[in-house]
Amino acid sequence: MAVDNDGIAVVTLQRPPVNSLNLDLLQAMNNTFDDVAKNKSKGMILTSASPTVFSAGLDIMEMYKPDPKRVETFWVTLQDMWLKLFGASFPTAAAINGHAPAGGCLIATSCEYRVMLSGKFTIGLNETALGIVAPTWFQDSLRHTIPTRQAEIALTTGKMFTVDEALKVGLIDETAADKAEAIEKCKKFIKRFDKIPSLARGMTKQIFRQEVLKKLLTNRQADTKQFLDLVNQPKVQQSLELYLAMLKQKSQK
Ligand SMILES: CCCC/C=C/CC(=O)SCCNC(=O)CCNC(=O)[C@H](O)C(C)(C)COP(=O)(O)OP(=O)(O)OC[C@H]1O[C@@H](n2cnc3c(N)ncnc32)[C@H](O)[C@@H]1OP(=O)(O)O
Repeated sequence: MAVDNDGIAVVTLQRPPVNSLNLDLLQAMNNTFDDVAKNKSKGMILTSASPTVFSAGLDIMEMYKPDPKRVETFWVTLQDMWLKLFGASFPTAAAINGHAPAGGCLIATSCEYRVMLSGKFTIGLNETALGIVAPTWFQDSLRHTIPTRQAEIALTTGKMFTVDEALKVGLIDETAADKAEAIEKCKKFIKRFDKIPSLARGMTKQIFRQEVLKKLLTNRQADTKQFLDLVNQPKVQQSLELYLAMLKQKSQK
């Protein structure tokens, strides 16, 4: 993690090749978000060390033929990550410098502002297309960002938006030519709050987001049970196996 001299933390996801979110990366993200809060940074920008992938979403290997204890810890740690990021009182922005499917889109939509590089990248919640179901809070993060009707169609069809489509529907706020420009634009967004008292800003954001946050906070055990039931279904395991094989085949071409 790098903190700029203007007090804005730039947090770079760095888990090659595609920043898939495994237990270790999620734990590191949670520690970093706590540090950003403790250091009283003016805000945080999330970006990726990869030139083509922001994050490939959840690491499918954590869910395929999972160890029962580890997969439960994995899910609870993912819930923690989302609660910390979506509920952060400090300003958050995503400089999306590559593809952002599924959990990658979740991270981006948990932030308050999104700048994505122009190019052949895509962003969206594609879960249904993989035969899995986007959990309530994944869906809520999208509904919080784009109009409800567009969100429903995107979720039920597993739509991956091109950069132009994402801009048009409001899934991203701006485009940028390169990563440096994306970070600059995110900083400009965060600096908008320079003259706004941070306590008032933070509390307003938390009130604005509390309904969605409360839904998971009061439902964590049921959400975990629902995930564990789903992930252990033979049909879901079969979908994950086929998807992994397809990804492997594609990467070997
Ligand atoms: C049961 C309920 C669960 C509910 C919630 C689920 C949310 C999720 O996040 S599920 C994960 C969904 N993610 C995706 O659909 C993205 C899959 N990946 C891709 O589409 C592409 O990898 C990419 C567009 C992100 C990048 O393409 P690129 O050509 O640069 O890289 P690849 O050659 O495809 O991949 C390199 C390498 O990485 C492996 N890999 C890719 N994504 C994942 C992943 N999500 N988990 C684990 N591993 C992944 C891929 O198989 C390649 O591996 P090898 O080099 O070993 O062949």
